[in-house]
Amino acid sequence: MAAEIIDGKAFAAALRLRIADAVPAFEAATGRVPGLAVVLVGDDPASAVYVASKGKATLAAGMASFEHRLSADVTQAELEGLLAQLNTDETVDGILLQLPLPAHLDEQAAVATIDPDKDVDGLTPVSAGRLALGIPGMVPCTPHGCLLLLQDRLGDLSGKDAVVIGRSILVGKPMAALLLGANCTVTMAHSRTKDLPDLVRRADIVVAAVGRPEMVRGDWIKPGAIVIDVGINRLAPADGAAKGRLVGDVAYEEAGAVATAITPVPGGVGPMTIACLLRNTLVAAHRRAGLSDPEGF
Ligand SMILES: Nc1nc(=O)c2c([nH]1)NC[C@@H]1CN(c3ccc(C(=O)N[C@@H](CCC(=O)O)C(=O)O)cc3)C=[N+]21
Repeated sequence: MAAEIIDGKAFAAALRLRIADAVPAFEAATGRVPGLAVVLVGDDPASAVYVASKGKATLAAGMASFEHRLSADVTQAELEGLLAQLNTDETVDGILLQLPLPAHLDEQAAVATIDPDKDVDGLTPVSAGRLALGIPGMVPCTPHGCLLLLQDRLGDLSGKDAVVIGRSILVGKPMAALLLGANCTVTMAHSRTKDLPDLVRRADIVVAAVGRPEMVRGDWIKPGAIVIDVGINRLAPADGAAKGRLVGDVAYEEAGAVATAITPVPGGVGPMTIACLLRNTLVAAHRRAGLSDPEGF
C-alpha cells in the first residue's frame, strides 16, 4: 500500500473537540446550548444504532439531544405534525429526519416541511437551492466531510479534475456542487456513464458514492490521485462468522497501491458525517440566535 491513509476518524475527533470548545461561548451569549432533534421512524436495527451514536456524539459536544421514535405505521400527517412542532420549538436548532423512511411515507414531502434554517442535513429544496446558488445555507454532512478531508490534504482545490461517481441527493449531487464551488472541474458519473474506468483515470480527485462494494478498481485510478470512498457495504459473512466485513465502493488495496491518498472504510468518511452534523447544528444555532457564525468552521 503506497497511499497515505486519510484518517477521517482522527480528523472527525479533532473537529468534534473544536465544536465542543465553541459551545460554552454560545451558552454564555444565549443562556442555552445548541439542540439537535433526530426523528427515527420504524425499528430498523441499523438505523437505531446509527441514531444512538448521533445522540451520544451530540451530548459529548455539550449540546442537547432530542430523540423522537415513531412507529413504522405512522401516517404522513403525524410525521409532518411532529416536524412542525420541532420547527417552532425554540430549544431545537437542528432537525434530522433519519432516512430511508418506510415505503408508505413520502420522504421528499416530509423533508420539505423542515424549516430550512434547522435543516442540518441540508436536504430541503431550499438548502439544495442555496447550495446551487452559492448562498450560505446548510450543506449535507457527508459531502461536506469529504470536502474538508480533501482541503486538509490538498489545500486549494482550484483546477483539479474531480470525478464524482453517484448522483444521489444525499451525496453525489451536493458533492459535485461543493467541488464546483471550490473551483474543480467536475464530472458526475452514474450508472449510464460510458467508459467509466477511462473517465475515472483522468481524475485528480475521485469520490465514489454508488453503494456497490469494491466497484472502483485499482487500474481505474490515475497514479497520484486522491480517492474518497463514501460507500459502506457489508459483505456476506464468511463461513462461521456472524457478520460480514465492511467494505467501501473502492477496491481498497488495489486503489491504495496507485493513489497518493485514500480514505479507509470504516474510519474514513463515516465519522466525518457525524462531526459535520454537529458542526451544522452549532452554525444553525448561531444563525438562529442572530450571532455571527462561529470562527473556524
Ligand atoms: N437523514 C439522514 N442523514 C444521514 O446522514 C444518514 C441517514 N439519514 N441515514 C443513514 C445514513 C448513514 N450514515 C452514516 C453516518 C456515519 C457512519 C459512520 O460513522 N460509520 C463509521 C462506522 C461504520 C460501522 O462500523 O458500522 C465508519 O465509517 O467508520 C455511517 C453511516 C448517515 N446517514
